[in-house]
Amino acid sequence: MLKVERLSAGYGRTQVLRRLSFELAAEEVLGIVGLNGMGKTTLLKTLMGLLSTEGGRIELDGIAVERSPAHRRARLGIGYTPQGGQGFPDLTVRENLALAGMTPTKARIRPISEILSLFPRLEKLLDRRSSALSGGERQLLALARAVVPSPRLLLLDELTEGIQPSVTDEIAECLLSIRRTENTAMIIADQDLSFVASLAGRALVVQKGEIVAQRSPDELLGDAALQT
Ligand SMILES: Nc1ncnc2c1ncn2[C@@H]1O[C@H](COP(=O)(O)OP(=O)(O)OP(=O)(O)O)[C@@H](O)[C@H]1O
Repeated sequence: MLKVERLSAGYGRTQVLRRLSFELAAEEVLGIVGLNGMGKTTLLKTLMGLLSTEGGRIELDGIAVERSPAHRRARLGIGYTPQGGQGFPDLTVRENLALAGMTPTKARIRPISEILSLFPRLEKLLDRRSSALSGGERQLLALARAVVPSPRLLLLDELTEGIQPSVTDEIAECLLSIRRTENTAMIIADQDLSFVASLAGRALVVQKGEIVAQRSPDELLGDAALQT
């Protein structure tokens, strides 16, 4: 469903992604792993259209989208959870979810009842401001917001960063439920290799803006160089 060819991107004169290429099959879950600062976030931002492509091509189901703004990519079915994203801090969880429902999309907007069945923990927090959530609750809200417009492809950036293992398990469970209901394709960039291995069929190792290897879930768990 996604074909990335010789993708280059960066920040001003700092080039981060260097002619990076890979493909994602329909309904596939792909991990992106690598040490700090290697370009995982930059890759997801460029795929979402939040960072300009400097060279190369991004095709979504045969349509070139590398020049499309983020809102058009969202309409085509790409959803994104930014690293450390908390939505609108002064709005409640309910309001944040309602705003996510205004995303222009060709797909179905999931009603709040469906979101709460996927994310039961949010039910008691509906009237709480997002700034008053714990780190783990905030990540659940970020994921829930991304899922409201029924994306076909979810880009997930460091969902597990700074949260305790029990919440990481809960997030993995939510992602599995989303897969069960809609077979959503996912690209999961994360430093938590167990989390990635529990969800993705394979993972690409990014180093200095290039893909240098591919790992199966078992290989990921045994990769000492990536554990540091
Ligand atoms: N806004 C920015 N301006 C300039 N350089 C940036 C900016 N954001 C990131 N970088 C640089 O781009 C490189 C890749 O950063 P990126 O955030 O993509 O890495 P990452 O693999 O996601 O790291 P982490 O796991 O720490 O989140 C790093 O060298 C970083 O310092």
